[in-house]
Amino acid sequence: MSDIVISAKDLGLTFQTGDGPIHALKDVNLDVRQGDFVSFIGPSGCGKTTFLRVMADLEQPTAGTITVNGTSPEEARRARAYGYVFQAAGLYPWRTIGGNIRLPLEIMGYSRDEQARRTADVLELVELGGFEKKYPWQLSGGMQQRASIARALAFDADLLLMDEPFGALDEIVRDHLNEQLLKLWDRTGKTICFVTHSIPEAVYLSTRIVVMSPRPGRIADVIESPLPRERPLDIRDSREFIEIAHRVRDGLRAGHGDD
Ligand SMILES: Nc1ncnc2c1ncn2[C@@H]1O[C@H](COP(=O)(O)OP(=O)(O)OP(=O)(O)O)[C@@H](O)[C@H]1O
Repeated sequence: MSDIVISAKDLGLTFQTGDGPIHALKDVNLDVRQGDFVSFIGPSGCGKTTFLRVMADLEQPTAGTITVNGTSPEEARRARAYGYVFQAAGLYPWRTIGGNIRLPLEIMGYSRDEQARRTADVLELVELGGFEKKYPWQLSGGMQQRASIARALAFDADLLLMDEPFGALDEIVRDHLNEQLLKLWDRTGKTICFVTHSIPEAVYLSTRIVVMSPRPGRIADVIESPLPRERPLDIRDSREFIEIAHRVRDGLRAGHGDD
């Protein structure tokens, strides 16, 4: 079996707007392999979210092709092949944390026992065991974001699509969640596509970093990380880490060159 989870070939997406066409993605070629942690980084408007949404079948490409687990994004969505984590936690305030996580499982018709088992499992995974009966407003921003990750994990899909999940959090909370996410990735072997604006976050988390440039949204560079899987936070002071961060910054600068 192929270990390619996502394969984009000459992918393009042009939005037709009242102000004329917007080329959100153009000539995008990328393969994401099983178990990769791929970050997408680039300036605002370079098409990161659009690319993730195409993978999730939330937008339709206007050129080229894309497959998810060897099938169309639509088939992958129907097969619940991925979990999606949005920028804001987006929890329903009138439901408990457990109730929020159970909601999609209820809609899909899982038995009550199975709902309870899965909810307890994913809450443990994100270290929120014991918070099932709390309401979102009783949790900090970082804990709410962890709960939204738990909700995305509830189907136990092998692929996680994460759109800047920690962008709104302060540095210390973000560092902690980055560490936890890496551990979760290591333990579960999931494939993760992760959108971020932060160079240190991209370098710390990823096995590959995809640098994108705007107008039209293209891939400017793909960097394979030589960092080991196990990454204590102070790896960010290492020479290797700083060298990768420089290369990402150079890629971002080059993308701005013709502005
Ligand atoms: N539904 C839409 N209709 C029209 N234009 C859109 C639509 N969605 C996105 N765009 C445009 O497509 C381009 C890419 O947007 P996208 O949100 O993918 O960028 P991004 O890199 O994720 O930006 P940010 O980092 O600010 O979230 C932008 O110019 C945006 O305005």
